Amino acid sequence: MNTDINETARLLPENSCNQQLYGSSKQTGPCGVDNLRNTDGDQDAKIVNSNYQVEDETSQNSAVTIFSFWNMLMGTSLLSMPWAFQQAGMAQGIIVQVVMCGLAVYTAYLLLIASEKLTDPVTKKAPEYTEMCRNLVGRWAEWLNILASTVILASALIVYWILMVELLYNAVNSVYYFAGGLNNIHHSNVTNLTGEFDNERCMVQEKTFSYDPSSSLIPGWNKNLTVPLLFIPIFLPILLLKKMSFFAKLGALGALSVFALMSIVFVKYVQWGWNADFANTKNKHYIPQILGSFPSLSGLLGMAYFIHNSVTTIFKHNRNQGNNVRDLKIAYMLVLITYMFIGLGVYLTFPLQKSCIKQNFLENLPWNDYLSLAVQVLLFLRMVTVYPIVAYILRVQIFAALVGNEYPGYVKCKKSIAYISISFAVRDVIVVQTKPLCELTALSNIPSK
Ligand SMILES: N[C@@H](Cc1ccc(O)cc1)C(=O)O
Repeated sequence: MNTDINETARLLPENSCNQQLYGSSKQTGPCGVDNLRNTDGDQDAKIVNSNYQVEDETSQNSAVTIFSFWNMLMGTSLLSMPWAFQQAGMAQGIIVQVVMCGLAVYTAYLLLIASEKLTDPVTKKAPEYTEMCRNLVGRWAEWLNILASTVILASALIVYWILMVELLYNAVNSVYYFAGGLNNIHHSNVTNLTGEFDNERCMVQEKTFSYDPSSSLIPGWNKNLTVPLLFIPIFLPILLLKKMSFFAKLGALGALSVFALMSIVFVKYVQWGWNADFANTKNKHYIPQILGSFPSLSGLLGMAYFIHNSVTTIFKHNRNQGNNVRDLKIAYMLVLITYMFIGLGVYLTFPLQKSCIKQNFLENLPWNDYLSLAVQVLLFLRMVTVYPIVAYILRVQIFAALVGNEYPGYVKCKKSIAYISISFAVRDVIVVQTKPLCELTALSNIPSK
């Protein structure tokens, strides 16, 4: 890796140039690039010693950085991993996972090194990714990045919103069912199933009832209207907060739910048992090693390991900047382990025909099963903790680009975030009601109705 650092350093402007990059705004220095502005305007950021220790209330320790990065990186892709493995075959799936993860860590690592080289020598303030684009490539790269970043982050936020709606809606219905609300189900919605598993619907069914969840058990509990709007009063005040440390801590807290999720999924694996046959192609549990449809996995992983437009925003708040590269590698390693555990684990233990595994794995789980309910609640909590940190990053990048200040004040922030939240909720209502639109959306794992 040392050669890489030197190579990166060689490609970046000389230190003396760096000094000039941080002068007053909009002058063009002898380095041939525009000087970096201080886009933050955040006067209380005090950075102290030469070991790049960020010692202020906006900083967070390595554990918080690693856990929030891990939680945020996984986003929504987690639920599609079993399906993606089934598309690639086992051996090829493992290889594609490792290669894609390696590429993502390496490129994210280069970004970290570049931002370290461009850090303001006086204030020790690391630049935003967009600023790096402008200074290393040019104005056009800055605007291209702002556009791409906004599209990616906004799309991710829309998917999170839809997933939260889906998860909360199903979880509340399940709780109602367990609390005895089954008596209220209209009889025509209930089908008796004879077997342990519902092969026809590809549903891992462990109770004697199946219910069509498209109509709610609870009057007024409407997936297309009430539930999407419910999140606005919850998120609006949170998204107005100024400090990154709050969002990072919330994200790190969400990572704890991943541990719980993995334990519950492990219990499911034990219940299902080993359902893999590597030799008999006629067996419904046959697991091939290589499949031609592997681009489904590599394509999905392109998004699943992508967080590069947020790397500098998160790591510049890491208290000990010397730990950045180590923390980045640990976080990516945790993501690789989680994807393998969920993706490969479900693939090998899934008790039905492997082709039954759905793009959104939640659709394979019944709503009237305790473990499935626990999985849904944990995934919901995870999404609730990821949403604010991704929204924070979108907010910082948009404001830094448009008004040259990451936090232009409470009132401006409040207005813009209110508009964005309402437009998301409206968009969500439209998307949930028009399924074909969902299927066109680039992020493939939007749950269908
Ligand atoms: N990688 C995330 C999405 C994401 C993309 C870019 C980011 O900066 C943050 C999150 C996912 O798989 O859902």
